[in-house]
Amino acid sequence: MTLTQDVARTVAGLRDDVCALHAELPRYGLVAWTAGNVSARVPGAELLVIKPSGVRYEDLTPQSMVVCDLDGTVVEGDHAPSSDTAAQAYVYRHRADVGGVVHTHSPYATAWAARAEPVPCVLTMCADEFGGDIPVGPFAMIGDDSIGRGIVETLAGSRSPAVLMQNHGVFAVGPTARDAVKAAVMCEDVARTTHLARQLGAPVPVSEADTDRLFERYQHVYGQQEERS
Ligand SMILES: O=C(CO)[C@@H](O)[C@@H](O)COP(=O)(O)O
Repeated sequence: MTLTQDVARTVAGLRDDVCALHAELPRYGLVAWTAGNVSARVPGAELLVIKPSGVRYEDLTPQSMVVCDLDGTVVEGDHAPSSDTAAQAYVYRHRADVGGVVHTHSPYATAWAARAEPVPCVLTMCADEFGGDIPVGPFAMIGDDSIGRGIVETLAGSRSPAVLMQNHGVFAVGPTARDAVKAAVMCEDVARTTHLARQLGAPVPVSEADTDRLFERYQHVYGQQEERS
């Protein structure tokens, strides 16, 4: 496939953005070695930009990012794409609202995934970002679209932008790749604090009504309004 000039320009910008966002994963302690990845949808094209498989974070460059179509076939790039390409392509095909997907093995959230237990909504920050519990998705094999199916099915009934895939780790989505990275960072923070609370005793759930109010406020009022335009 030959990219049109407009798409090629958009892809060049996304290569820079997706490469830069990868640096946030080790910075926030969400990954070890080459685990984890970030992808972004190419607006207006049936394409995505994703991390090359197995490349260390310090070696990632915009040029090493891989462009694939939404079937996971490489369209532009010198490296093999991430192991999660088929999974994330499935998400893009079935969730038109998703512009970015992130995968991490962040320790506290992944510990909850190992137990296949949702992170309960006992913190205002959980209500803010996830609108309730952080759900658990099914065990799914790596390399095909199984994980993608689990993500879409699990999130279908939830306001959460993150899902704990059983025995595996965190997958987070968002309107942009930056939003997805933010959800992954907050997922780990909430999982850690909730775990600590559990060590002290039984945490008190945030009521459903308060969860709704907190979620609406955070999604539509919090921060600088121009960010929301
Ligand atoms: O957990 C998995 C696949 O889901 C890891 O292999 C993944 O974190 C990293 O794989 P890639 O380097 O993106 O191919």
